[in-house]
Amino acid sequence: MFDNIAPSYDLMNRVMTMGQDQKWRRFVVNQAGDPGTGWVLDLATGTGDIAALMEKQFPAGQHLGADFSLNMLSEARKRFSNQAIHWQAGDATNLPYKDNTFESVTFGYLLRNVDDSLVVLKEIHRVLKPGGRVVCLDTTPPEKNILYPFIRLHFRFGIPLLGRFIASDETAYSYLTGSTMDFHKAEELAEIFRQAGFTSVDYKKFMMGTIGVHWGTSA
Ligand SMILES: C[S@@+](CC[C@H](N)C(=O)[O-])C[C@H]1O[C@@H](n2cnc3c(N)ncnc32)[C@H](O)[C@@H]1O
Repeated sequence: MFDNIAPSYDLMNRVMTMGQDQKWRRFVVNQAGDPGTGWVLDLATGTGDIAALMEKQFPAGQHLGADFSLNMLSEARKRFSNQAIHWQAGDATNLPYKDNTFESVTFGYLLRNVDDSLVVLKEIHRVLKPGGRVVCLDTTPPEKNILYPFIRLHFRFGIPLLGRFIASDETAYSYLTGSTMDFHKAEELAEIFRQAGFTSVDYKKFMMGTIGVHWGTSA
């Protein structure tokens, strides 16, 4: 699915979020913090936006962007060929890195797409150095408040329609909204971070409570 939508992924992101998505990615980078000259990993990097912002903000670090979609990685390579980032194929459920390698691991919109968030978070905990930072950006099921019916309507019809016209793939964007509704609530996800061994876990919501950024520290 990600291989298919790779060419239109960035345009779709900007339109769907009304230009807000880069602001959330910058928040992720600030939460990850300065790695000094150490290694940092942006997992499920897709077309590379988080990795690129991270490299711009902390150019002394060693930057790695990993994803299992080769088409996404090739978009990332094209877009940020002038930046010092290593792009690598890798599966988040079985990372090809040694224990205690990274100062920080970031990931955007990954956990909603895996069978078991805990398996991935444990794997990330393994490759982080003690005291390293984990920062996760993802969609979050909206709360049942006054905005809920409008958000549901946008999820049910608005986003899939945009997907049909911009990405020529309505199914991928119906999947996005469906998987958001089925995903862990923000507090539940924070608890899974704690189960994986992270401490100082917290989160912040954006975009009428439909986007969440979670962070924590590797114990
Ligand atoms: C919605 S995109 C997000 C891309 C990027 N992080 C961003 O902020 O826009 C999700 C990415 O996760 C990748 N992905 C999903 N499951 C994965 C896994 N098990 N291992 C590695 N990458 C994965 C997909 O290939 C896709 O590029």
